[in-house]
Amino acid sequence: MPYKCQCPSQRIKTHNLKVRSMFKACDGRGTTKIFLSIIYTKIPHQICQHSQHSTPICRSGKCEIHRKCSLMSSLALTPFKAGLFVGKSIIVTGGGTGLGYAIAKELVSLGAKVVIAARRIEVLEAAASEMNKSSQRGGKIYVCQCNVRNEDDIQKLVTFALETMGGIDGLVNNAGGQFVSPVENISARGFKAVVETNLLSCFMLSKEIYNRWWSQQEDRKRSGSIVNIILANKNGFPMMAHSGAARAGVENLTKSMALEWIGRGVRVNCVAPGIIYTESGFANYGEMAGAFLSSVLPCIPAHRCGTAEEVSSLVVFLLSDAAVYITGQNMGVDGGMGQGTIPLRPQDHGASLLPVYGELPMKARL
Ligand SMILES: CCCCCCCCC/C=C/C(=O)SCCNC(=O)CCNC(=O)[C@H](O)C(C)(C)COP(=O)(O)OP(=O)(O)OC[C@H]1O[C@@H](n2cnc3c(N)ncnc32)[C@H](O)[C@@H]1OP(=O)(O)O
Ligand SMILES: NC(=O)C1=CN([C@@H]2O[C@H](COP(=O)(O)OP(=O)(O)OC[C@H]3O[C@@H](n4cnc5c(N)ncnc54)[C@H](OP(=O)(O)O)[C@@H]3O)[C@@H](O)[C@H]2O)C=CC1
Repeated sequence: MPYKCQCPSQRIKTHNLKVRSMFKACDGRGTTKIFLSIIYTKIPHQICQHSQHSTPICRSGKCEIHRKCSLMSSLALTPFKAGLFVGKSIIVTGGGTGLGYAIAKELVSLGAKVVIAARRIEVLEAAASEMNKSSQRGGKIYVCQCNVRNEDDIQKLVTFALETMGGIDGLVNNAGGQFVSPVENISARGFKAVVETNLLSCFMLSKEIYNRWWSQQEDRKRSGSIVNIILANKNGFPMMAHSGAARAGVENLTKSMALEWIGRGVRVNCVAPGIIYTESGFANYGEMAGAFLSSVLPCIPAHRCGTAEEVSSLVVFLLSDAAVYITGQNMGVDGGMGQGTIPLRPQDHGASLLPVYGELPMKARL
């Protein structure tokens, strides 16, 4: 069956899809809809994973879209004007992988100096050398090994950032994580590890920068923006109760810091991602991740995971001066997840027409 790419810039016919099943359904108002279930037969070309193409397209290397995609993937995707972060210095914890990587990459492409910090120095170094290729107008990535659960490491990170960048304008508390377990099996040590990783770290690093930099402004010219990455856990978070509790703590801490520090020009906000596909993040869950994806995708109103770029653009906005009147907020990036109560409207379980901003593999969509 000929297949037409939905890409807005160009339409290409491929002949690699065949109809697996076809069924009719009545919508209750006399209209019959036909649903097709298709499978890929032979795929001589790879599937394009670029943002604008939520459907498979030719990747033979000969087609124009493929050429453009290859060029664009080495650059950061950003809706912001070039040079927006020139002269700005920002710390991104967990900046060597996943969401942190996307945020750091977008910032450096806008001219920022960025320190990325995490435990694995080799991962940070590899990421920095890759991201520095996207750097624009003096933007640069620096790396600092740091376990955010350790207060000495936090102090060293702030010293390093002040010495290398000459100041700190923004902080993204992104490093974090948890393991999957029912409440009754979590040990006190395990619970503490997750609280330290996600909540204590955020308190320690924000406070350290405030005390050593933002509160030291004699001329009141310094200002700052903190963005705390939490979870979409408006309700409980079964199987990750420790993380749900820790992130709820971060959300409340955010409001207190926002109110206490507003007079010093420091804003503090949270970003709460839903299910965002990052290879590194999902790798933490091994084989469970695949099963989790297939059960969760039909329940996400967008019928797909989010992309790291979709989170990054909000974080970058909150770090920017365009967000100076926004503080103490928690903003979701979750494809509508968590906004409903009872699912009175039946799920149609088809792919969504919502476009994708950034890169998303086919397995992370319905
Ligand atoms: C359904 C599919 C969902 C699929 C995915 C669904 C995702 C939904 C949305 C969320 C996505 C993400 O967050 S993606 C990001 C995920 N990234 C991460 O999680 C990376 C960071 N995480 C971590 O480093 C770890 O999870 C964390 C516990 C925080 C720290 O681990 P460490 O080993 O460094 O900690 P330690 O201090 O050595 O260990 C302390 C104790 O923690 C406990 N512990 C540590 N790992 C454990 C484990 N895997 N299982 C049990 N217990 C564990 C033990 O009791 C340890 O004590 P002893 O027994 O005495 O040793
Ligand atoms: N992906 C998703 O669906 C969602 C993710 N989140 C949160 O977003 C953040 C980023 O997730 P994602 O990018 O997907 O996953 P990753 O696993 O790629 O990111 C976690 C990062 O945190 C760093 N990190 C973990 N523990 C520590 C520590 N003790 N000290 C310093 N750095 C640490 C890791 O580096 P290293 O191991 O080298 O230290 C890694 O770079 C996390 O807080 C995650 O919980 C929230 C909701 C959904």
